[in-house]
Order: sequence, then structure tokens, then C-alpha cells
Amino acid sequence: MNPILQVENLKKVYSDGTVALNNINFEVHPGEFIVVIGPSGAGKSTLLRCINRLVEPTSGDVVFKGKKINKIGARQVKQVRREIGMVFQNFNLIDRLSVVNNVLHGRLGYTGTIKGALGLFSKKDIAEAEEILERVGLSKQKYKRADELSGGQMQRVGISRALAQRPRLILADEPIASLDPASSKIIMDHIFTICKEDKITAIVNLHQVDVAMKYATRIIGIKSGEVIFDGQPSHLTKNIIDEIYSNAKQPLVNAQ
Ligand SMILES: Nc1ncnc2c1ncn2[C@@H]1O[C@H](COP(=O)(O)OP(=O)(O)OP(=O)(O)O)[C@@H](O)[C@H]1O
Repeated sequence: MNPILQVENLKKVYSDGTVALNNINFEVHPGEFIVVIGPSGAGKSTLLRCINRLVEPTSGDVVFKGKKINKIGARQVKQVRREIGMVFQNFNLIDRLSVVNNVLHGRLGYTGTIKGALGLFSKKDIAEAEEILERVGLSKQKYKRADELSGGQMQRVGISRALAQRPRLILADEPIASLDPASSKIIMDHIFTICKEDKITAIVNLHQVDVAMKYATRIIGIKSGEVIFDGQPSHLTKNIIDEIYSNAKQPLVNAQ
């Protein structure tokens, strides 16, 4: 099976000289549920953001479904992003909008922003958004304002918005970092089950190694912008975990 995503010699140096990613290489196959672990500042967020070009890589390639997405123009980026759903740590909802309208924002890549701003979504889109909300157990909350929800409920809206894009790949950046343990379990269960049922590939950044071990089909360990483990959870030994998290040195800074 062809990889859905290839990350090749990826490097990101921020304008202040911080080397956030250095020579990252891996392939992702359809159906994988990859968890990226690593200490704070390791480069996990930068990696996800380079994949969907929220951050421009300094060098190297990101190949999604055979297309180098770091070499395409803005219009094509928009098209590629439709197929890549993003779930954020702080949910990124629009507080004053209803739950269902937040979910419908996942359709903007298809309807266009002006129609979306006017709330001109098709009946089909609305029915689909409602179906997704039912799946994540939020039917009763669909007309509530987003800011009236609990954190766990907000994240379920975040997941629903990503699903409304009908993505082939979901990138989740610390989706449970702001949640209590009970809500965290609900969120991870939803992401895992939905990806499995809908055959969506996932890359999830997590701080918690135990949670990574529970859900991942593959774990990538990053430290100081470099991959130092890439394999099955059963191969992630205590020594390797210690190596990833111990002496988390400051990221390299380019000598200017
Ligand atoms: N816009 C930026 N400008 C300069 N440096 C940045 C920028 N964004 C991130 N960095 C730096 O790049 C490095 C990697 O950051 P990144 O946020 O990707 O790490 P992370 O593993 O996601 O950390 P955390 O788990 O704390 O979110 C860090 O040293 C960070 O300070």
C-alpha cells in the first residue's frame, strides 16, 4: 500500500535561529494511528504544523498522497487542507457560534468563506454535521453556544469540525492537554474509534506516554527536533523513554 504521507529530510529553523526540527524522516501508511511523544519544546507542534503548512518548512519535503505539498501554491494548499483535519489543544472554537455552526465551519474548505459567514450551508451539510454530533454524544447540545460547554464537550466539537471536512488524515496537537483524566479518556476513545471506523489515518501529539502506549499502533519519539524512536509501542522500553525525556536539552540554535 502506498504511504499517505512522507516526511523527508524535514527541517524547520525559526527566524530567531531556533532549530525546531532537524532532518525528520518517516512514512505514514493508511490506517496507522501514530502518537508522537517528546518533552516540551521537542518540536511536536512544529512537526504537525509543517505537515499542513501552518508553518513553512525551511527545507525537506512533505508528500501527501504523492504530492509535495511544500511546493504548491495557496489554492492547492487549501484543497489539500480539506483532507487534513486538525484538532487543537485549546479547541479553537468560535465562542459566540452554536455547536452545530462550529462543526459546519469544517465545511468552509468546500463552501467558501463568504457563504459560510452567511450561514449558507446545504441541508446535506447540516444533516451531516448533526449526524457527527450524534456520534460524539452532543446532539442535545447542538444549539448551545460553544462557550457554554465543558472542556471535554468543546474538544468533541473540535473533533466534529475536523470530521465535517471528511478528512483522510487527522492531526491532533495535544488534544487532551487541557482536560481532566475522565474527559481525556472520552476524547481519546472518540478519536481512536472514529479513525478506525472511518479509515482515517491519525497523527496525535501527546505528553502522556501511558496514553500513547494504550492507543498508538506506532509511536514516534522526538527529542530536540530529532526522531530518536520510531516503532511499535511494545518496543518502547523504559530505557528509550528515559532517553527521550531525560536531560531534555534546549533545542539547537543555529550559530549565526
Ligand atoms: N514561532 C516560533 N518562533 C521561534 N521559536 C519557536 C516558534 N514556535 C516554536 N518555537 C520553538 O521551537 C521549539 C519546538 O517547539 P514546539 O512547540 O514545536 O515543541 P513541542 O514539542 O510541541 O512543545 P510543547 O509540548 O511544549 O507544545 C521550541 O524551542 C520552541 O520554543
